[in-house]
Amino acid sequence: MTIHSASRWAADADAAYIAAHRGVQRFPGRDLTLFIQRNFLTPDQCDALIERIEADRRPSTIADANGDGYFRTSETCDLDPLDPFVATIDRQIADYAGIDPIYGEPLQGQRYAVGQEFKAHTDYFEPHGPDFQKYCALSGNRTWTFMVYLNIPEAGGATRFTKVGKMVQPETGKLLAWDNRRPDRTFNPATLHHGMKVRSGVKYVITKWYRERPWTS
Ligand SMILES: O=C(O)CCC(=O)C(=O)O
Ligand SMILES: [Fe+2]
Repeated sequence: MTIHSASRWAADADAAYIAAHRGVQRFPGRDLTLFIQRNFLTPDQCDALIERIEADRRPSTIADANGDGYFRTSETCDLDPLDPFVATIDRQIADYAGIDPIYGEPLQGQRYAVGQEFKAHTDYFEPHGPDFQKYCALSGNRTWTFMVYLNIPEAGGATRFTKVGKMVQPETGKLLAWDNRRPDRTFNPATLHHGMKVRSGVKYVITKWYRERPWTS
C-alpha cells in the first residue's frame, strides 16, 4: 500500500487519488463512490485497537433520535487522540484519504456483541433534520467515511449497502471508504448502510468521519 506525503492533504478527498492506491477495489456502480482496501491495517495494529476498545467502551448513542432504542445497540469507544498509537492510525487514514486531519472527528471504536447491530442509516445528517444545527453548525456535515474491520466475527456482522445491494464481509484490517455525497456534492441516499447483527462472536471496527470544515467539538 502506498502512503503519500502530507503535502497531498486537502480539505476533501479526491476519488481519483484513492482509486490510484495499490490493490484498492472500487465499487463499479455509478450510484455510490465506495472503495475497499484489504490489509489496510496489520493484525497487530488491529489487536492493539481492540485492546483499547475493550478497555474503554460505553453504550453507543445516535445523533438523530428516531425513537428506536434498538437502532444502534453496539458499544462505542472514543479513541484517545493523545495516545501516540492512535495518532499513528489517524495519520495513516489521513494519508490514504489525502484529507488534512484537522477535518476529522476523533477516531471511534465500535464493539458489537451477539445480536447487536447498527440499523440502516446514512452517516451524513439530514440537512433539515432536527439535530442538524446541533451537530453540524460548526464543522458542517460529514463528507467521507473510513471504516476498518479489526477482526472476523464467527458469524454475521457484514455491512450492507441496502440501496445498491452491496454486502461487505468483515476481514481483519480491511478498510471500507465511501463518499457520503454524489459527484455533484449533494448528499447521497445510496450510501444508506446497515451494520448487520453479529450472530456469533464479537465484531470490532473503527470509524473515521471527515467534515466539510475543520472539526470543532
Ligand atoms: O459496523 C458496521 O458495519 C457499520 C458501522 C457504521 O455504519 C458506522 O459506524 O457509521
Ligand atoms: Fe454508518
